[in-house]
Amino acid sequence: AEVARHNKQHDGYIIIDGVVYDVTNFLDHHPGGPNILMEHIGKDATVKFEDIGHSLLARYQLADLYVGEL
Ligand code: HEM
Repeated sequence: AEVARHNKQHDGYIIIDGVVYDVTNFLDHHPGGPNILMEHIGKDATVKFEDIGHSLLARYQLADLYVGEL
């Protein structure tokens, strides 16, 4: 519920594998574009993130967005 409150473009969290990430400052830097991230903002995006087959680079980038564990 706490994560779900961060569902805005200027304040956006996403959950991947039980970890919370702040994507607010990453939206405009996402190679897949901001819109697809906005579709998952405030929610669990694990399945979609894995479906895309994100690279190791993408996984390293997650560390910079780390907020905490669920
Ligand atoms: C917040 C964590 C995320 C990070 C750090 C991230 C990072 C990246 C990076 C670095 C790429 C370039 C390709 C690669 O290196 O794999 C990429 C591509 C892409 N991402 Fe993400 N991503 C995130 C979340 C998501 C989510 C939740 C979706 C939803 C489906 C998504 C959809 C895509 C798509 C569709 C591409 C492909 C773009 C293309 O090749 O034209 N990403 N992402």
